[in-house]
Amino acid sequence: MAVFTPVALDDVAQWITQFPLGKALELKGISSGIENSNFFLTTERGEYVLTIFENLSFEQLPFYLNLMRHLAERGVLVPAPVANDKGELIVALHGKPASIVSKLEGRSQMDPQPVHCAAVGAMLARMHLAGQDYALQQPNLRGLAWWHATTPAVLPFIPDEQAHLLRAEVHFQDAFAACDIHKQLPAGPIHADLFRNNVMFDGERLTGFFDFYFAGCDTWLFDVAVTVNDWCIDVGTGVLDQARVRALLDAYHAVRPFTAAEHTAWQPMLRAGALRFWLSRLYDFYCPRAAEMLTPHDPGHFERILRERIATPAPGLF
Ligand SMILES: Nc1ncnc2c1ncn2[C@@H]1O[C@H](COP(=O)(O)OP(=O)(O)O)[C@@H](O)[C@H]1O
Ligand SMILES: N[C@@H](CCOP(=O)(O)O)C(=O)O
Repeated sequence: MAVFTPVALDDVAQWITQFPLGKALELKGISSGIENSNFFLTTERGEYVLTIFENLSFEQLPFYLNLMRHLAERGVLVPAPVANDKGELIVALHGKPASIVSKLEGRSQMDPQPVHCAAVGAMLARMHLAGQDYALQQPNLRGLAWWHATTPAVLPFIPDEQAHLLRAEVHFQDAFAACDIHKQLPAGPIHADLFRNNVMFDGERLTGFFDFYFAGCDTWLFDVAVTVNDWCIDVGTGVLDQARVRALLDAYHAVRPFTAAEHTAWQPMLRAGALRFWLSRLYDFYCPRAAEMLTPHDPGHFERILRERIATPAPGLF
């Protein structure tokens, strides 16, 4: 379902000669993505993932691909993009932007235990530190400005009780973003969508973070909040699991100690992380893109998480 642009091995035989990868031996479509056309590509040099970008343009892609290269060069486990003979990471294939990155081993861990959460926390902290000297800038395109633009688009579709919560939370987040504590939060490139399905594990060994196409510059704490809201919850209720929260936060803190300002900002930031995905899921549900073929994610999941974060304080950062 998710190969929107079909590609055959013969199509890449000539195209691949611009990359230092030898001959293409096998090309297999990947069915699980929702944004792009992805293929496992075996060449004489090894195994890779070929992506044809269906929505992002040549102008938008350098921020993401160069960030992955920057992080990979600094030892963060992310797919390493392969440059062609002109040093380009993004090259046209069938008229669309395409890239080749290294293939991560393993599979997503959809039933994470504290040991997996600790590995994610430690790698996330390493990623934040390694991104500090990344030269390109792009805001988090799903941040406060997008929440403001999107809220009026979904309000006409949702019941009063949800509309009230949504308006109140955007108002609360406006005040939070404007406060002194928020201005003191360390920031830089963040993944911004580090859910269970965007991390690979081989058993208990984390092999990499991928799907960087929501990345942007924002507070590191927002990234931690998004990650905890997915990795450390009971999926049915959104309630945080103390053991997994502690494992993730302690492992992160051991690599990059949280600041006092982050400690103060933690509870509102968890709400911000929940609001961001409630809103995007509401938008995808009520305002799907033309020709959207996929079943949208359930917005109710993040409404429950938001209500739960408002009602119940989470374990502290440290
Ligand atoms: N670098 C990679 N290494 C291994 N598998 C990958 C890699 N990138 C993508 N995949 C596989 O492709 C699937 C779809 O990738 P994803 O980035 O989620 O696609 P989309 O952006 O289209 O949603 C992932 O679930 C994973 O199985
Ligand atoms: N993680 C988001 C949706 C983004 O999709 P992805 O497959 O690209 O991570 C959500 O769950 O709403």
